[in-house]
Amino acid sequence: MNRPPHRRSSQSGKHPQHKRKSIPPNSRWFAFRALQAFHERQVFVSRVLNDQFKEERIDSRDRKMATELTCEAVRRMQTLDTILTSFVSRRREEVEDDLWILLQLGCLQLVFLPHYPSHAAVHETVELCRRIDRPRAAGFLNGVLRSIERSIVSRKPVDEIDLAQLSASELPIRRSRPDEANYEVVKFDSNLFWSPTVDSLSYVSDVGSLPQWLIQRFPTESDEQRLQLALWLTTPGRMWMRVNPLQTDREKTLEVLAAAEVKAQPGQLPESIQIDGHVAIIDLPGYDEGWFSVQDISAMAVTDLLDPQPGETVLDLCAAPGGKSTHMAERMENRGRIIACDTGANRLRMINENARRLQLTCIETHLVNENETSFPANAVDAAVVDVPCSNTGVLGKRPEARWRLLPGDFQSLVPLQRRLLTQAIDQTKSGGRIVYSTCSIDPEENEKLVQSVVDQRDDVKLIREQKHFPGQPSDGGYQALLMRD
Ligand SMILES: C[S@@+](CC[C@H](N)C(=O)[O-])C[C@H]1O[C@@H](n2cnc3c(N)ncnc32)[C@H](O)[C@@H]1O
Repeated sequence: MNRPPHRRSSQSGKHPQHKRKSIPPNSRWFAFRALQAFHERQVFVSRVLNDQFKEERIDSRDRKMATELTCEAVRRMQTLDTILTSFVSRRREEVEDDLWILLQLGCLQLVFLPHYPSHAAVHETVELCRRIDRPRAAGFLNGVLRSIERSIVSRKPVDEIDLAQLSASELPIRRSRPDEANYEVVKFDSNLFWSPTVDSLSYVSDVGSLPQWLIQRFPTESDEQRLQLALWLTTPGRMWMRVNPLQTDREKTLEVLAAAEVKAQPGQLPESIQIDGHVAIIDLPGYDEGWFSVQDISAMAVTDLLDPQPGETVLDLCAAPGGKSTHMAERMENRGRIIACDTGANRLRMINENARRLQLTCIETHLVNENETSFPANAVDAAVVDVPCSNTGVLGKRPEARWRLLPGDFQSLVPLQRRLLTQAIDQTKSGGRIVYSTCSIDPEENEKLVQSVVDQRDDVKLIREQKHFPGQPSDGGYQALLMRD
């Protein structure tokens, strides 16, 4: 058998509100509820989790596990459905949506999260059947999950992955902890996927849990690279922190992290710190005092490339929630003016909150409308235009993004990006710098777009481009530095 006879459709339909049973809520229950809400409301995973954490009392350990289970289940949905299809004899349409979510959760733990004991993964998931008033489905769930558990023949840690050496019964999983090998290859006792040598695109799509059309857009040169990129995008990647030099320094922040038993090391930029694993930074001493922020190293590269100077006036055209604006204000020693514009009123408020915490006063926020042509400033010294994009460089961090993006989205994104870049150039004075930035790896949103704008104008030059390939060392993205003549 090369692959299962049919693909499962995505989750749909209404979920009844379940009455609470007397079993105390735990992280698996929270994850189940979050996944239910995610499929029902079609909103961001972080939003359903935050809503739930606000509604229910949940300790930090359960919160961490519920977050991990929910994000992983959404990100790995296609792989989970592919595996389940082989073990469930009923057609997907014949299995209630809630039971399918429980199957996904159980399968996720058994296959991808071996740090949860398999007996607990099966037992606790089956218990949830009773909690949602489906006690008669317990046997069915137990049977499916036990056969998945039995079908796992081996788990092999490897540092390099070779597509030609993999088979249709093998699932490569990217591991991102520094004390682990880069990958683990899980071998099943039968072929659950397409053969990687016969149809590598389908294999990569199933094991990397990504739509085929999206993989076909990857700027990769070989099937091997495609697989590596797809697997990298199944992990959230390493966490990075940015130190606020106006409130503290990197040494002190590293001491705070060491005291909290968080392994961390200085990054290449003087304000950057790389964290091993993940840490709830809001719980760290110094957070309320504005000592640091979470920001990926490839996002920090935007401000580094623009190199804003104290006293300058800088326009941040797509500013919310303020990652680049606050970084620029720190680099400018809080002297000068940052004009932070955005179309999202709520998101604009987040800039003010961030600036307040970081004790930065040189940022002015401005709500603009989508067809804005006049901005609160012109002839600025420098401008950042960090446009809305496909997010293809950060799919690991945004669990739902891969399922939300549609091939046609590029047709609306690219003209908007072009317009925003043009506006940023128009607002910048002669000799001024402009940085165009995305968290995409798609050439249409990146180098092709910038080149076509530069080709059409004789008042701007392309000075430098920076491409960040996902995993090297962190999030994917693109920046171009332009200079106005
Ligand atoms: C990639 S995010 C910006 C992230 C931000 N620069 C940071 O570092 O935190 C893109 C932003 O563009 C905003 N946006 C979308 N259309 C816009 C427009 N026409 N004018 C200005 N901002 C827009 C969105 O609301 C969103 O906040």
